[in-house]
Formats: sequence, C-alpha cells, structure tokens
Amino acid sequence: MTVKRLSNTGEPSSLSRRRLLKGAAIGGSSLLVGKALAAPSAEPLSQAVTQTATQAISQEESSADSSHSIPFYGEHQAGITTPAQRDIYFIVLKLDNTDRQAVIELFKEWTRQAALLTQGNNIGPYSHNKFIPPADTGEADSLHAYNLSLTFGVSPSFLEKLGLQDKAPEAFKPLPHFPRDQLQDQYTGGDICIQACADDPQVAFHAIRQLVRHARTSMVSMLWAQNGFNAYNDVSHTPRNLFAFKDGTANALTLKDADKYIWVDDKSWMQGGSYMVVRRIQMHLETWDRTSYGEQENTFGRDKLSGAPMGQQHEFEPIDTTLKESNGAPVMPVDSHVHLAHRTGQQLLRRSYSYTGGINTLTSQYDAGLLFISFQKSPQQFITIQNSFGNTDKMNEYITHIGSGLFACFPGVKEGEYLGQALLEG
Ligand SMILES: C=CC1=C(C)c2cc3[nH]c(cc4nc(cc5[nH]c(cc1n2)c(C)c5CCC(=O)O)C(CCC(=O)O)=C4C)c(C)c3C=C
Ligand SMILES: [Fe+2]
Repeated sequence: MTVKRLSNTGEPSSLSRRRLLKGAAIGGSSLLVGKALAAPSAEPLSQAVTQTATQAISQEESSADSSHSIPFYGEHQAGITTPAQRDIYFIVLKLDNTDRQAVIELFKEWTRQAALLTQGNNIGPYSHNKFIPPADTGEADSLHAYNLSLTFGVSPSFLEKLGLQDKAPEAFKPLPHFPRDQLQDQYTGGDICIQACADDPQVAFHAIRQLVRHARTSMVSMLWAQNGFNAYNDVSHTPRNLFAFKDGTANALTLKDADKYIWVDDKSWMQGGSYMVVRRIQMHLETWDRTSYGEQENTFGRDKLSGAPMGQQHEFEPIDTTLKESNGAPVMPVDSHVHLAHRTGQQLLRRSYSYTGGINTLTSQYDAGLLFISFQKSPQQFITIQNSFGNTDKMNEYITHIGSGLFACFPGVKEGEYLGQALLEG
C-alpha cells in the first residue's frame, strides 16, 4: 500500500503547503507575502514573488517528507540516474530571443520555478486580486511532489543562436543519419528540451506548463511534446515495454560505472552533465502481435518472461554470446537486438517511456511506441550502438524512428546558482 505524506492535520503536507500559499496571500499578515502580492501586477513572476515569500516557502519545504520529493539542487541534474518515475512529459522548445542576457534571466527564473515545483510547491502564491490570472495555473493544488524531477538540456543550435558555438565540445554536433531513419520534421530539431518525470502525469504536465507559460510570451515557442508511462508494481522491477519485454535491464551495469559511461568529465561547462539522445520510435504492435513467441525472443535475444539473456536463467545474469547450441549455432542470435548492442562494448543509460496516442486513421493502427531517452558521457556511445543495429537488427521490422534530438543536459545546480550558468557566463 502507498504510504501518503500526512501533515499533523491529517492532510497530505504539500496540500497544506499549497493552501498555506493561498491563505498567506488572501489573509495577508503572518507570512508577509500578502503585501507583495496585493497590488495587481503585470510584471514577471520573478519580481512579483518577493524574497520574503520564497523564504516562507523554503521553511515549509524543510518539513516535507523527502520520500516524495527529489532535491533539485545537487552535483548532477535529477532525472538522469534517478530511478525512472512512472510518468513523463517531455517537451522541445525553439528559442525565439537570442539576446544572451534575456536567456540568462529566463534560466534564472526556470531555476527558481524548478526548485519550487520539485518540492511540491506552486511557483507563486495566489493573489487576492481576482482581475488578474493566477500566478500558478493550479492543477497540482492538492497534489504532493510525486518525485517530480525536471531536467533541462540544450542542443547545438541553441549554442549557435547565442553565438556560443565555440564552446561546443567536439562531439556535440547534430546526430548523423542512421539506416532506416524516417524522421519527421514535427518531431525533430529544437533548441531546448525539458524532461519532467513524476509518479503522477498531472504533476509532470503542471510543471512543464508553468515553465513554458512564463517563457512563451517572447522567449520560446513549443515545437513538440510527448507524454509517456512506465508500469511497475515496484520501482526496483524492470518495466516492460509495449512488446512486453523487460526494458532497462542492462542499466544496472551502466549505473555501476556512472563516471565512465554517464557523466561528462572534461572541465568544460558540461562538467558533471550528460548528453541526452531522444528518439520517438513508433512500434508496429499489429505486426509484433502476429509474430511467434519464439521469434519474439529471438528478436531481443532474451527470455520474454524472465528477461534472462538467452542461455541463462535469470534477468541479471551476464550475457554470454559465445554459448552454442548442439548444432553449433549461437544461442543468442547474432542479429538480435541485444547481441548487436552488446558486441559494441559500449553502454548507455536508457530512461525510456512507452507512449500511446490514439489511432492512426490512415493505417487504422495504433499510434504507439517508445520515447527512447538515453544519457551518455558522449553522443558517440549512442551513435556506435545505433550503427551496430544498422540494417541488421531483427527489431527493425517492428519499429520506425520518427523523431530525434540531441541535447546537452547541464550539470546540476548549486544553491544560489542557476541552470546553464557555466555556459552562459563562462
Ligand atoms: C541506440 C540505442 C538503442 C535504441 C534506439 C534502442 C531501442 C529499443 N530497445 C528496445 C528494447 C530493448 N532494448 C534492450 C537492450 C538494449 N538496448 C540498447 C540500446 C538501444 N535500444 C542497449 C545498449 C541495450 C543493452 C544491451 C546489453 O548490452 O545488454 C532490451 C533488453 C533488456 C535490457 O537490457 O534493457 C530490450 C527489451 C526497444 C523496444 C526499442 C525501440 C522501440
Ligand atoms: Fe534497446
């Protein structure tokens, strides 16, 4: 049974926190935030919410049950090695304003908002003035933080737009074309990505909505977005993708050596960050569902039920590609997905989410697939593995890559600093 965070009034504590914000603004006196918000104001939220109000919010945060909230500040951005939450809302934005100072202000404001949202707070208290829109859209009122993580990244085109291309590390260039790619413009390109993951879809969406709402008037426009889900009874279990195979097993090995595979260590503005590859991959479920059980297992090179590598018994047993059948054939097919990835000797951290989006009315088939997300120290890790799949991967018959992006996810933010500071000021 889920243990709910309760305050001593018997309410979830973030509910009381959100009420506190509202009460403070309406009642006015004790928390000193009412005064700041009393006047109708069209000024940016960053100015409308005073330092005092932020301090009042921080005090409340400190009593929060940390089992439901993930710290925003830290060495690395959360949402990379954090165990994948159940829900994602992922968005790609176009940068419309190339004035570097304006971008700095935006990233400062996003830092402020992200620090509040991830702790289950709204981005600002409600005003008693009913003639202006509320500071926060409000659909997460009554909801706690649900392990919300917000992860921010920028693409090579972001650097170019700001005249910072000289700062692009050697490997940070748009991904090459891969065999069988059928990328669509509507899911490709963009300058900024924000990954919101939470154990509740509305909390994830609410967070993106606040961040974008603030910025879209003059700074960014929305290019594409995708929500998705991961299903498990217990976060320690590997979730199954829509082909019903356990997906993410090998991450355990990658995580053991995170410094080698995940975190950038080049003393640049990316020190402590990680490169994110995102691919919107359509999965042809109807074709898959007509495929025999044995052929499904041959496609991945793993047992469907247990997730064990072919020739082994248990999910986390090591892969042994040298095992042979009595007739000399390899136990794990050489064109299986896992064999082709494994032979490269490369590893990356996969943090993917399934998506379903209704029916494609042209084909009368499900619009469903995988929002593949991987984090790696260098984009080359992804490129090497994807090229190894090439035209050979048995899974090719059942999937089509239709969206793509490469983003540099900044290192984590220290309190008092802001997202991307080393890039924008360095
Ligand atoms: C280039 C990177 C990868 C893409 C794109 C990709 C797509 C993709 N994968 C699955 C399902 C599974 N993948 C599994 C293992 C696996 N996949 C990659 C890389 C990409 N997958 C790697 C590096 C590995 C690990 C290989 C290893 O050394 O063990 C598995 C097996 C279980 C596991 O380890 O997670 C499954 C299942 C789908 C459905 C998909 C696109 C839709
Ligand atoms: Fe895979």
